[in-house]
Amino acid sequence: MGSSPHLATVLHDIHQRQRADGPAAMLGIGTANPTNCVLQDQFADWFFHVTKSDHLAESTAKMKKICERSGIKKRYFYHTEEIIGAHPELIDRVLPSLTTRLSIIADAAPKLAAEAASRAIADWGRPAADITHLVVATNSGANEPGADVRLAGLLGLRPTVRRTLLYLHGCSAGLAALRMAKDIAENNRGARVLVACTQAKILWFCPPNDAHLDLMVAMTMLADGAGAVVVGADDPANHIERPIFHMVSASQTTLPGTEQAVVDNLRENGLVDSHLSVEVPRLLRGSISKCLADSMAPLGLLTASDKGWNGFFWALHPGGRAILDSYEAALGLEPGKLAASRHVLSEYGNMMGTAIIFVLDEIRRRRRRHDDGKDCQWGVMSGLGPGLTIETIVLHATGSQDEN
Ligand SMILES: CC(=O)CC(=O)SCCNC(=O)CCNC(=O)[C@H](O)C(C)(C)COP(=O)(O)OP(=O)(O)OC[C@H]1O[C@@H](n2cnc3c(N)ncnc32)[C@H](O)[C@@H]1OP(=O)(O)O
Repeated sequence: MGSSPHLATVLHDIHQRQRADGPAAMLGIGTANPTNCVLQDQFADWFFHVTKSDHLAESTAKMKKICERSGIKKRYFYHTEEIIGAHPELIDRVLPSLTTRLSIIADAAPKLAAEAASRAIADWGRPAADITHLVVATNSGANEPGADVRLAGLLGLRPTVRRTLLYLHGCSAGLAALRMAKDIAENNRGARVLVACTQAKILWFCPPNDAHLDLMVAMTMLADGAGAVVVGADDPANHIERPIFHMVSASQTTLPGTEQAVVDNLRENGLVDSHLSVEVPRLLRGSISKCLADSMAPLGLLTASDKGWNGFFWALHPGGRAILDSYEAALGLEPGKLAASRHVLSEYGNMMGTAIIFVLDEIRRRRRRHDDGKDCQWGVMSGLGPGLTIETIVLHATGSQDEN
């Protein structure tokens, strides 16, 4: 063919034919939790008991106070008292325990992801074999072949499914995986991308340490769960698929100078060489408005909204009560705008990257019940992770699912 001007046209045509016509949309959502449920008002007693630290009355009282103000009612964990009791290295700060931690979840994490994914696929309405791409986000492994291969096998996906595995993206893992799925779906005509996110708190589990209060705060918030979403770009001829939320744009901002604010280092004793700065809610309050405005500027949606930020529905990662309070205060959001995120925080805790998928499911449920949010078609999905990184995806809720 040579390098004739004709070549540019040929390349352009091939490129156009490969791309989807419409924007990516979420076509099915599913969630799952492990069975061990611990009520938040019993958590401090449970935690100090299983870590053989009952004698630390002052620390127990402090943790109880934080639990009371956490906005959390209950959480689900892969680990149980029996599992912790069988592995003393989990409550010893010096002994290596990474292999133990990873082996506890090696099987459980892909199985729970498969449970959530099966629900998402059933919700989507097409066979699992129609999935063309798989994006798995997890902190539950450090191996290849990893959780993506295992999940593909459990679901009976095609051997040609194109897999991507994201490790250790913290609480922004779900948003990062959905951002990738959007790009894949829009750039590969006919692609149907399964996003599966499964995160495990056992990596952080550690005995109380007054000198490391941030880890104790993490103990009071983090929880386990799996979420899955099927993503594909519009195919108007397809009458089985019903878009739930279109993903209109996606962006990521790393706040300058915040590299040490949320740190997760995988070490021989797990992720307990980590840091969660007490400053995170304040850092978020100071930056979120400009960050979101910059992300939305090219779309012109904020300037067109006569209710400002209250003209949108909100899907925020429930990173902690103070995190949601910070979004609310900085953006001047009306009470009730974060109801779905607060509900997920209350019923499940901070399931890290997985939690955002629960929030999306809850928003859909509320819109179906005509509870709230139906006046807003445009929405903002946002979450933060190590970096400090703010991931944002602008959503549009379609009408068809609302009528179900
Ligand atoms: C992991 C990822 O990738 C991304 C994430 O989602 S990161 C997680 C983001 N979440 C957070 O940063 C937690 C946000 N914080 C909160 O929600 C609330 O502070 C809370 C529910 C933990 C406690 O709320 P509260 O009891 O009303 O008040 P608050 O004063 O903030 O905290 C109580 C105590 O805990 C301490 N504390 C709170 N956060 C802390 C932290 N990160 N590190 C150390 N200490 C902390 C406070 O200093 C305070 O201690 P004193 O009693 O000695 O003064």
